[in-house]
Amino acid sequence: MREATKNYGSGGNAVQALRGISVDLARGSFTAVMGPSGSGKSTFLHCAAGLDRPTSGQVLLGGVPLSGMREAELTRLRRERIGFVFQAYNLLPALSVRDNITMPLRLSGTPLDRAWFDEVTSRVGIAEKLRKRPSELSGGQQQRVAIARALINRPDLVMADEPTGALDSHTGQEVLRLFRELVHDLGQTVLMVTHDPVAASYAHSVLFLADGRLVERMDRPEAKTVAERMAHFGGR
Ligand SMILES: Nc1ncnc2c1ncn2[C@@H]1O[C@H](COP(=O)(O)OP(=O)(O)OP(=O)(O)O)[C@@H](O)[C@H]1O
Repeated sequence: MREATKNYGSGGNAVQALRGISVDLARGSFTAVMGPSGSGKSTFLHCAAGLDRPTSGQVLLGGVPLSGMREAELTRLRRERIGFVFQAYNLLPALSVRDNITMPLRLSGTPLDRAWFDEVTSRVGIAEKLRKRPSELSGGQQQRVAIARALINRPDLVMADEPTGALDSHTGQEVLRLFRELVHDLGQTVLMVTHDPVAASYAHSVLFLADGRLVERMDRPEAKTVAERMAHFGGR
């Protein structure tokens, strides 16, 4: 992302949600994004994932600029090259675990790679649950299904928005360990928004946003140091 700005509204109601953000996410990196409420984290994530367009500046995914793309192209790129994980899992309740995981393949018209499906489902630890419905699973298991769904298209980037926000701390840490394994073992690139310094400490680096700006980058973060920085920037 190069010099990205994002303005909402105009005139007296104008809000500058991003004020010139430049970030490179290396392949195989695990990056957390933190900052006080309203600092621009969601806007940053949405622009980085092509869900929203910056007002100025550029977003590149795998070297390809998103700015020139039409809406249909952006939709295809999101489906094929980005995996999403949300706080509330966002699984389809009427579908089995298996059908939830393979949904992105049906949307993008990609054939099922059986070996990859088996690897993903066993890695995330839900290979025994494929016939169940989401409502028959615990929160942690549902989030694992969502992670498998995010991986099924072998995306360039996994975007996780508060992925542990709805989980107790023990289950949340299992999910974070899983993210770390995916990064280390598969070279998966992960970008995660979180309010939790413990969650952020699982990442390789933390980006701190304040008032639409990138104010600090911390490498090899520890929960305590992250919490101290958050207190400094006025966050929770
Ligand atoms: N669709 C929108 N229309 C107008 N203003 C918006 C819109 N989306 C976000 N904003 C404003 O942009 C700023 C950044 O919002 P954003 O949601 O990116 O922050 P955040 O750091 O993700 O906050 P939180 O931690 O509360 O989710 C805020 O001032 C917000 O009110």
